Amino acid sequence: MGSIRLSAWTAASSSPAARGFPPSDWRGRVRGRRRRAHCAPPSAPPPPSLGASSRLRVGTQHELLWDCRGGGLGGGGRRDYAKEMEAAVRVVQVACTLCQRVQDSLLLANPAGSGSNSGGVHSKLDRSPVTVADWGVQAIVSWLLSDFFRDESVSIVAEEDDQTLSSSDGTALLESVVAAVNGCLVEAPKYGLRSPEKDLRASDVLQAIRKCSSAGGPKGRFWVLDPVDGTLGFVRGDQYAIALALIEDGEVVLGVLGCPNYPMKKEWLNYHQRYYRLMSKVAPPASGSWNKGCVMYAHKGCGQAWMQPLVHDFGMLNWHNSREIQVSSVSDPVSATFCEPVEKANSSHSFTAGLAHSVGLRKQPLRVYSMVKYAAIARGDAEIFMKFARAGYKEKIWDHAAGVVIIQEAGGVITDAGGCPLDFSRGVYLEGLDRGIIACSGALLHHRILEAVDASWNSSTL
Ligand SMILES: Nc1ncnc2c1ncn2[C@@H]1O[C@H](COP(=O)(O)OS(=O)(=O)O)[C@@H](OP(=O)(O)O)[C@H]1O
Ligand SMILES: [Mg+2]
Repeated sequence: MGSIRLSAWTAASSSPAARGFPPSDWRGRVRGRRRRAHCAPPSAPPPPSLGASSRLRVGTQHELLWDCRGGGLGGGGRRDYAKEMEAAVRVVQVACTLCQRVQDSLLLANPAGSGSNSGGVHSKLDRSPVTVADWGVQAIVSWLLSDFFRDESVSIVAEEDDQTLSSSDGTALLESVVAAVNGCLVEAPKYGLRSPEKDLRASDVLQAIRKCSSAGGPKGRFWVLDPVDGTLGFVRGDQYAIALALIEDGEVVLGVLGCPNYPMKKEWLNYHQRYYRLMSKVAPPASGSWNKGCVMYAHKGCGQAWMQPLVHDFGMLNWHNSREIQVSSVSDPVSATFCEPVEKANSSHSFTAGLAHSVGLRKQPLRVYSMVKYAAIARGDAEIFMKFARAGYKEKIWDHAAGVVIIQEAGGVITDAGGCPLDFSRGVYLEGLDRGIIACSGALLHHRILEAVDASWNSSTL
């Protein structure tokens, strides 16, 4: 991880405008936050031998992705979710393209990436930013999944509602969303998906957005979508992710993370990334030479996780471009890197600094927007992720579902600070979460962090 320079990830957040939004206010914190007394032991990551017995299947008649032996469709045991995985990866690829286009236009309108309203960034009631990309991604994911499964009962939990767009003030915004959606859907065949026969109307787009109103829960199957996770990073021209997961009977069974600014190789992530992105508008890069993003995916129980480049960078979706990813083998805290949210309003930097010190971590924290932090753990670019939100904040399932299964299948461990698995079965929130979230590349580091949390919790100001 040493070659990823901290400032490349956090450059945007150090600007005065970035520092001021949202307010980094820790008032309202309650001492003695509830600790969960006990829970079932966290499920261990699948053993490597399981991974060795599964393989990627490409170019078959149905272009199915997965063939985990002993668990094929209808074969008893675990399902392999081949069809769902295929749909999810393709759909997230389309969503990445939409986001790239919107981010480029935001940066063109406002090269400083300050996230000001003039560049097409709007404010939600909680003052968090929202853009055309949030609604656009939600609409295309909803439309494409429903079309792929030819099934009106596709059920989706997602972050955005249609209120702003449906209001009389939202007419211009809605037009922009409709244009962005149609601009991408017309290219769907490039991603192996069907385009609508004619452009979607505003009412179709609103309907697709509205369809994402499932409330989740313990039974049945639903998709979970964060259309643009890390919206602050998105509007600042930095990291963000499109996160899509499938939950069945309260368990995350499949996750896909689109990371449009997180290159296939960490060496490509450098100080100049933002400069190159801006320059690419002057002189568009030749196909295949840009490689600035990736899509990661895994399904539960396969023991493998995968990464492929963005179709937008390569021209066509080709499963042969996928490669397996694994967590880091580093277990010595001295050599380990931990990552955490950029904004201290979202996670206490002082508490994690104390933990890092007591565990013996020596490197500077890697502060990265969005679930790209989960991507970094899954492919071995960092060893530890910690998030300790202020008391009273309830984590939402769409901010974690896709990343959790990808980390686990890549060999990592993720629990709350009490060592319990995150519970995706209780609606849109991660109810019962004990203090914070800790993901590690291995059980040893994870155990040491949990011990450090217990040792320092009572004397903390959290
Ligand atoms: N107060 C508070 N505490 C904790 N978490 C919060 C809080 N407010 C929001 N959120 C959620 O955090 C999501 C962004 O997480 P990040 O890790 O990207 O944070 S950061 O921007 O890097 O600081 C962010 O996701 P997006 O809205 O999709 O960006 C929120 O769901
Ligand atoms: Mg989010």
